Amino acid sequence: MVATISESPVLTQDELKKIAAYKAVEYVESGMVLGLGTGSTAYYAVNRIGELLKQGKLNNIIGIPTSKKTEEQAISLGIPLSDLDTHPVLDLAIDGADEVDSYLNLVKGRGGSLLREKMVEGACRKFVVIVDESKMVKTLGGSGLAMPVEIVPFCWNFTATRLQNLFAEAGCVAKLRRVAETGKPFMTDNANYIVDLYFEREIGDLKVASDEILRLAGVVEHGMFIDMATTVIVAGECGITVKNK
Ligand SMILES: O=C[C@H](O)[C@H](O)[C@H](O)COP(=O)(O)O
Repeated sequence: MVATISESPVLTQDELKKIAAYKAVEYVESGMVLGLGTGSTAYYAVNRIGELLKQGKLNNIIGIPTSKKTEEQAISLGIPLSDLDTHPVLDLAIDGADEVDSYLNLVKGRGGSLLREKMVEGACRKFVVIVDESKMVKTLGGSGLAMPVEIVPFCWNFTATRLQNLFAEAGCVAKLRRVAETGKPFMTDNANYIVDLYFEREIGDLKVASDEILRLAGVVEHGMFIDMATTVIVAGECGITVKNK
């Protein structure tokens, strides 16, 4: 007799993102003012919110989008929108992240939306981050992937050089983000540029690094979200993990 071993199906990264997003939407209640995140993971959360509104399972939601792209998505789903001027305090925001450390500090902005995200998510009572397990890291910036910084276009090379020099000990290389197809500088929703910082070694104390970056004239904001997330939902092959601050 031949025994057959049934293989358990492996979930794709997109499926994991969707699982995390749906779990986060369980935190949404009728009447809430919601920060709507940006990126491939937040996309599923925004879609789900639209679906629940259409089904009448959620009512009186007001969304505050963190990018033009999310704004378009929310409009297409019929989610009522507003802004921070009208609603300076939000109940909840749901968004993805590029990196999450064990203290729930984040790197965001590899999709270019960090400034509006930081403004909206910094104004929320609860900030729920949704990621698949590949985003969990030991140290922010230690993955060899980009740490984005939004800068004004004026003399961008001057600002990029100052950023690189700031982290010379960490072997930092600063690169202006460009659009792959055209080679032109990538332009944010706020008509700014992005400089991506790549580190060879650890950058040390995140708060110190944050303060030093923000002190440079020409810098608008950086992609380190320190002490902002209240909950991180991680979807992995073994299920969902919810980490609370
Ligand atoms: O600029 C983009 C945002 O910060 C995203 O939330 C972040 O890059 C994560 O995006 P994704 O869910 O597509 O990995």
